[in-house]
Amino acid sequence: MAQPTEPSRKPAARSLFKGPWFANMDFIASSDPLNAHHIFSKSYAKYRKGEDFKAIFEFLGEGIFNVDGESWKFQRQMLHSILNNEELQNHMTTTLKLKMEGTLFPVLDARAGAEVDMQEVAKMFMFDNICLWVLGFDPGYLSVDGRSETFPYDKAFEEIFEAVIYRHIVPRGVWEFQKRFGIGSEKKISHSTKVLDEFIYNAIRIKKQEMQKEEQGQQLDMLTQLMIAGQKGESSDKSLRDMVFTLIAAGKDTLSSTLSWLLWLVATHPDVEKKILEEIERVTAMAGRQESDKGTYRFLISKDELNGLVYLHATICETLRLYPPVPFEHRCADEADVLPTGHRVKKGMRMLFSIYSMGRMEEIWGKDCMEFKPERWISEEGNIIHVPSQKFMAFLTGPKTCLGKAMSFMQLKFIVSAILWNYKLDMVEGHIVKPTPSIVLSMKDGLKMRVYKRDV
Ligand code: HEM
Repeated sequence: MAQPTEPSRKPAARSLFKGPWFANMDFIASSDPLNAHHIFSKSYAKYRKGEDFKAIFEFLGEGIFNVDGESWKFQRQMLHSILNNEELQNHMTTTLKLKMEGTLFPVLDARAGAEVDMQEVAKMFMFDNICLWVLGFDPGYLSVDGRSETFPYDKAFEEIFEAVIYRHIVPRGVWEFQKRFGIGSEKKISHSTKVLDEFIYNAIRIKKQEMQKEEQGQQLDMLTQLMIAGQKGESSDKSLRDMVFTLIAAGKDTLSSTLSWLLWLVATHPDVEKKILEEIERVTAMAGRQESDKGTYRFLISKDELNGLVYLHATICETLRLYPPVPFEHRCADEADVLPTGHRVKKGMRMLFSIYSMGRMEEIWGKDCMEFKPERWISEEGNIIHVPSQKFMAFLTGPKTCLGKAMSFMQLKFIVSAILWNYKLDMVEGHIVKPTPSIVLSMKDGLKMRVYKRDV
């Protein structure tokens, strides 16, 4: 049975790391819940993303991830109301279902029995899906013919996310010098940013033309909503580009990462798979359905049935505990401070917070912290146990908590229940799954599986 790697049994590691004296790279690394509450909630105004963060993630422009203060407040309010709009949520659910029926199932059917990299499938599916929500069109990246090499956009995001790790480990002056002369990973970042800018500006231009046509009914994608909201204030193409870039970056890899790690964990824990299938059967009253209905591989759960999938909800939480898509966070101290753990923080010092280590700490999760055990999330009464967000930080904690959390659970429940009910996924023998260094946790050599259509 596969086991998650690298335990973190040390009491809430907190250490000072010294960079070269000239580089201003000293930082404190922590995974302590008390420090998390202090940095991200109680004193969050003191711990901003800071100028270094903004420089490292400059390709996000003035999008919500990269700003503090009034600009952050304004964007947060706007995105909060868009993401909580019921009509929009229903639209997202409908497009997701159509996309699964129209593309995901045919792709899996076409490759039945063959070796499939499910991480690739998850990435392509989520990219198409997020473009549908955000831009209102399907780029058709995932197709029965396989990944199109002429489709550079998802690859461009991947290259940026991998290359940006380098900016975290060398002094700012070094990567800025390389950027000026287009050397090494900096060359990749500039090239990929240009590719993505072209894609997004083009989508904005087309959307503007569509909106000018009176006969076009109101569209329910996020770009249209952002444009409508922007008409009341200032909304330049550049600010739309920054928001759209950020939303695609925020949603696509976090969801495809969770889906990939979950499929691997479930495939290597048959007891968990069995319980998920039993739950789907119970909640959807599958047993009582017509034979013809039961036999259809196009089974999809309905929105009303989602709340009943408690064990699946727990499985998603357990996956996110062990494999948080955003494995670390950093902040910069705006002023001198003392952390609850007693550490002195100098003004301007960087804080590196490991969400990954926190999910593997014995003092939070107990002696079985390294085991994949969805049951730990379920109470005796059969409800989900609430774990405070400063201990379960996959979606962060405090005022900057992820705005897509509820939507992510909903989407993942739809997708996972449909895949697991309709297909049996086995690991390809000898394939080793291991994480790769990137700002989003993905699998180094993919997720090689064999997919079989279930005889339901
Ligand atoms: C499993 C899926 C997801 C995980 C684990 C996740 C995790 C996170 C984390 C850790 C942050 C904090 C980042 C930071 O401040 O540096 C964040 C923020 C954010 N997320 Fe997610 N996310 C997920 C899915 C999504 C989706 C689908 C969307 C919507 C498209 C989304 C939208 C956002 C936004 C807008 C923020 C910024 C919030 C703010 O700064 O106020 N996320 N997310």
